[in-house]
Formats: sequence, structure tokens, C-alpha cells
Amino acid sequence: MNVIAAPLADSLIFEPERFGDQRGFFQENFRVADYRLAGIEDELVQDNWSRSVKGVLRGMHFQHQAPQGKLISVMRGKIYDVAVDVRRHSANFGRWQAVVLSEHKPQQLWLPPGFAHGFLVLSDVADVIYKTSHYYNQADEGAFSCFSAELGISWPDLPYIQSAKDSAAADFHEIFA
Ligand SMILES: Cc1cn([C@H]2C[C@H](O)[C@@H](COP(=O)(O)OP(=O)(O)O[C@H]3O[C@H](C)C(=O)[C@H](O)[C@H]3O)O2)c(=O)[nH]c1=O
Repeated sequence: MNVIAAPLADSLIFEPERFGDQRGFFQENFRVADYRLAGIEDELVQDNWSRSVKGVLRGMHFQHQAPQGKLISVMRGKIYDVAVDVRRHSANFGRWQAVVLSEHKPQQLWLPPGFAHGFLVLSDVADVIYKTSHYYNQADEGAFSCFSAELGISWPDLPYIQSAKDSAAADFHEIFA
């Protein structure tokens, strides 16, 4: 398992080995030992499956008291994955990164606890699976707008499909005043 740095400090990109043959391919998606070797001590306790059609824009989401680390893989399609460091002590507080994840490129993205997460679907459909280091708690959830001017996140230009919650989300500076 190769590990490379993602643009923001503490975020990592894992590159699992994919064994292809005339039948298709085999890929190990998760070994605790690989993540411990990369310095991730978080225990991953929940596994999610998110299916979206082209143009779906989910985010930007985070949890206040029990921030979730996320290990993100795209099983089908392609996404433009964005994360914002919302750790107040971080030198990168308020900075964002974008990583394109695709079923055709064996890469997984690690976001440590304290990153807000969102993604835009670039393919007709995308299946995103991700493990999290804390359980989901709707009461603990926070969100800010993907289009918060002060962040300057550049999104590919598509007709966006958002949930009512996401399209009504406040700007970053209103949440992290
Ligand atoms: C996230 C989550 C949601 N749900 C339920 C709550 C709602 O009834 C339904 C849809 O939830 P929501 O619209 O918040 O789903 P997303 O917009 O994909 O939210 C996710 O979007 C970004 C990209 C993330 O990284 C987070 O995991 C998460 O916030 O699933 C659960 O039961 N468990 C969960 O872990």
C-alpha cells in the first residue's frame, strides 16, 4: 500500500494494489495495519455507502463534538472531493483541498477528524463508500455552504443538485465566527 500526502497537512492518499487479470481485478480495501503504519490511530467504527447521480453536491459537513475521520473510496464513477480544515488550532484553518477520486484510479482519501467534507459527482452515477472514526450523530452535525465566498472553493461547473439543508447552509464565517 503506497501512501502519498494530500494537499492539506494530515490528509493522506492511500494507493491500494489492484490485481487485474482476464476476469477483472482484486483489491484489498482495508487493513488496519496499513493505516497504523501511516500514523492513523483512529478506530474506524462506521462504514457508509452513498450513491449519487451526476451533479449531486453534498457538503460541507462536519461534526462539532465528535469529529469524524473519514477514509473515502469511490467504488463506481468519479467525484471531485473537497475538504476544509476546520481545526481552530491548525495552521491550515479555513483552507481547502480538492482531490478527484475515481473507480478507475485505486486511491483512497484519508481526512482526519476536524475536516469538513463534501463532494461533487462528475460521472453519471457515483458510489462512494467511507469509513468513519466516530459514529454519526445528527444532533452533533454542522454544515456550511459549499459556496462560502471566504473559502473560495472552486467547483467544476455543473448543474448542482443539493439537499434543502445544504442549499440553505450558512457561510463558513457565520459558523466559525
Ligand atoms: C451521514 C449519515 C446520514 N444518515 C441519514 C440521515 C438522513 O436521513 C439521510 C441522508 O443524510 P444526509 O442528507 O446528511 O447525507 P449526506 O448529505 O450524504 O451527508 C454526508 O455528506 C458528507 C459528504 C459527509 O462526509 C458526511 O458523511 C455526511 O454529512 O441519511 C445516517 O443514518 N447516517 C449517516 O452517517
